[in-house]
Amino acid sequence: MNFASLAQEEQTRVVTSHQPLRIGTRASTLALTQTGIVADEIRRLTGREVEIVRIKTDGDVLTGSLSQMGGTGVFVTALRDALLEGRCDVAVHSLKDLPTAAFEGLTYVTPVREDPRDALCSREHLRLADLPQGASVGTGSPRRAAQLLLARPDLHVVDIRGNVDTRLGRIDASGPGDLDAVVLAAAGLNRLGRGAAVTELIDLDVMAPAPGQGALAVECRTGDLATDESLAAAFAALDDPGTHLAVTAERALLARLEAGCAAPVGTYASVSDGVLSLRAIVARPDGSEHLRHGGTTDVADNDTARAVTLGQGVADHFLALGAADFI
Ligand SMILES: NCc1[nH]cc(CCC(=O)O)c1CC(=O)O
Repeated sequence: MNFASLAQEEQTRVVTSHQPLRIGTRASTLALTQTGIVADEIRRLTGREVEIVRIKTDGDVLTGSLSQMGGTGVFVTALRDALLEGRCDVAVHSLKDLPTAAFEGLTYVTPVREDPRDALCSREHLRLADLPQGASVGTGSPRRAAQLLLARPDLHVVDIRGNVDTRLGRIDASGPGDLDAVVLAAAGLNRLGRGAAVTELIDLDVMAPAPGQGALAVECRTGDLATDESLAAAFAALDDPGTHLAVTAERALLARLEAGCAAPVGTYASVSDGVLSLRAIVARPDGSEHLRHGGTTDVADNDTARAVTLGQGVADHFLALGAADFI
């Protein structure tokens, strides 16, 4: 469908009615939990009724290894289609699953970020440094695999995927329990109330997270922000400027490297006292080579141009050193 005609249709709909806001989400437990948190906020901020619309994505249907699935946006495309086709008014994504390319006709805000770190969940409640020699650690992420092997070259990294419970089952008597440990995003575990499974929140310098990890993107049709006042006000209130600047820098780095969410690129940015700082690592998935770099810049709220410049600058440093080879 052509967006211009869609925007027009939406305009009439919004002006003539105050139907419930329909919030689209994947149907996984994590996605439903995240969406529930955002839906409560939007209900509170707008005083409007909110309806949750479940949408199946390729990431939920296909069963291959995530890193083999190729193509960015397996979790996101169907949700964006639903927004553009008017089947929902708002979509909630894990920001790290969102492709970096700008998407015409849609815009998103970023609520305050959860813990960005990766979490080690070990069967024997051990930390990374204390796992036995040659221990098996499950992850489907080349980024996590590379950094695990950098910290512990002796580990046996096993490619796994599935939802949080499936992955935790790999270290638990309630599941196959065949691995010594798995690595998951702390944010997902915390949101699901599974923080007790974490045996170590891995230091950001040991395991740099995926760009956007721990942050949510709450997305809507750009045109609706001009026509729907209560939606616009809710979006403005939901956005956390520090989170927005940080993830903008991280995503600019990823975009410049032309890497996707499955690439062995870790980065973390944050704002403190008006200074945005970012550090990053690019590694071969087997941990045999890696590069680290970072930078800082002064920023004001909403100064996304500077955030982009910072991320791109760090990426250019990597590219000058031949990082394209790793990705
Ligand atoms: N790629 C799947 C995915 N997308 C977002 C999260 C966790 C929540 C987050 O990072 O915000 C996860 C699971 C994981 O990596 O353990």
